[in-house]
Amino acid sequence: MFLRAGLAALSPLLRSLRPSPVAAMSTGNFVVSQPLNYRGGARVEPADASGTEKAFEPATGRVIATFTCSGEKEVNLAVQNAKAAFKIWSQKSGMERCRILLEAARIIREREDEIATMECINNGKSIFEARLDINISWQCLEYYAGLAASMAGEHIQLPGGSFGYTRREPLGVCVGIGAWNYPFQIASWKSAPALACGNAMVFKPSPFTPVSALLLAEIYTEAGVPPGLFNVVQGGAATGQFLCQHPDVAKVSFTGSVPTGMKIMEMSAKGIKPVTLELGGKSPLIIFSDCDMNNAVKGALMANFLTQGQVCCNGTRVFVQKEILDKFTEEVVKQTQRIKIGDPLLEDTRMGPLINRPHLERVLGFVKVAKEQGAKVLCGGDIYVPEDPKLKDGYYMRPCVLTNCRDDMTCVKEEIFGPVMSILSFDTEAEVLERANDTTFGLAAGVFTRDIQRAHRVVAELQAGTCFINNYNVSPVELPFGGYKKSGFGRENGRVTIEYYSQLKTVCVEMGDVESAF
Ligand SMILES: NC(=O)c1ccc[n+]([C@@H]2O[C@H](COP(=O)([O-])OP(=O)(O)OC[C@H]3O[C@@H](n4cnc5c(N)ncnc54)[C@H](O)[C@@H]3O)[C@@H](O)[C@H]2O)c1
Ligand SMILES: NCCCC=O
Repeated sequence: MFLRAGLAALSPLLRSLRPSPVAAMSTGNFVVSQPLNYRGGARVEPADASGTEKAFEPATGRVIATFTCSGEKEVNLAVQNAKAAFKIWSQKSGMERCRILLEAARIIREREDEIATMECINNGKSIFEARLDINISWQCLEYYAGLAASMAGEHIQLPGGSFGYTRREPLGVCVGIGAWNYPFQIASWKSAPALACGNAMVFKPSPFTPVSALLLAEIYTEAGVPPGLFNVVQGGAATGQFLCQHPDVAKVSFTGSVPTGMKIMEMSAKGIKPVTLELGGKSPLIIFSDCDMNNAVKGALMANFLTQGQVCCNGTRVFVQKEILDKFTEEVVKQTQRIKIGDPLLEDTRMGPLINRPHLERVLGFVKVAKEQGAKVLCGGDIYVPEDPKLKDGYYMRPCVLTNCRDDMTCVKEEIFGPVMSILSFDTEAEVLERANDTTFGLAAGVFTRDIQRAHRVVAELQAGTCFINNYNVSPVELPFGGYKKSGFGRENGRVTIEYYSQLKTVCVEMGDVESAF
């Protein structure tokens, strides 16, 4: 990838002759050797520092990058670059923005394998899943490219031939702050609607996964956005604070934990900045006895074990109706034990390492407490050491299924953010609804049943922003995604997200004389 810095300038013919960057990347050999900040259309070293961070390859435990966190000066430079680009970009028509976003989507699609490989190395998710993430990312750009040209206001007729109209206008410089579990996808989900609406963006990835947002920045430049329209600053909390407190920032879109989300909201409130908060969850998945058992089991695995269980909307509280509890549990355990753990770059791997050592220990700690509180481990929940010696220092664990769970246990109440499924049993619909909603989170929920009336009745009662019927964890970009309660507010994806990256101006036009009150 880092052969790539100057490639944007090469002709398409020369680009087609370059050696495949994917072939050169494999587990255990990748290091970052180029700057990880992006400003004014190029990679740069930050102008000042607020400490340094190391990024790891979770599969091997190797350091792949040591980088400088951006200080206040660098954040300011990035915002000023974005402001300058905003002046140009916001004057473009929707069709002009559409064409450039479509070109960016096309390049992502063309480089899907390379980006997925990078994501896999830095995040640890399997290459199989990383490809799906990148696929959803370019679809997101395509979707908002399609909306860019049709963004419009209204014309409202008033008495006496007077009229009013509304203009949908961009906000200005938007900040995106991302989590580490879907690094490229989060950057795409934030930047695509922001840019489609005519905004500029400064994006800060998680310091655990600093790498792939740079590819997105280079792709936007190659597609033709003005230099400075999409910038990347690296760093942790301090850099994030400089961004949120910057007076020229018009909006903050945040993906991360509830405690950080509260801080983001407090900082943004001081500048009366609108925020989008995509926060954590502890979502219920309800399996009724009349479900299609095969699909329900597959759904439970999809709800718990993608990206090593590090997914915000995971359905980790699996409520199973008593009549089918034993059969369902037996099948879930059987299929969980078959999940292939190992080198995430291998085609048949379905579970790679967790993001880092402290997080692995935290997740294992949840399993330990669950056992102390009376839960029974049916499988997994322990460290896994792959046979390949180069993976011996990676952060692997076996996916875990817990039973004998009660609603008051820590594993059932708190977000674990790892491959740990808690199975709970229930008797009636009314009972399970009350228990499913008994949480401060409200990100997602799911129900498996063949009874169509019950399915819709139940989702209408579930207090969650995204509900799945007879499936789980699919993310079509056409559908809005976001939380209820402490899981946040605002939405990503879908047409509605335009509302969160634009503002409405009302223009009142008098066609007659002023009727003065004085
Ligand atoms: N709802 C969603 O769409 C969604 C998606 C992915 C992850 N998540 C949630 O994210 C969490 C895991 O991600 P994480 O560990 O990266 O979360 P986190 O809250 O620790 O960090 C998220 C981002 O915020 C930055 N940050 C930390 N402190 C900050 C501060 N004081 N000011 C500004 N920025 C600050 C971090 O550097 C990082 O970029 C989980 O709770 C998960 O559920 C939610
Ligand atoms: N598929 C995207 C889910 C984001 C939550 O972590």
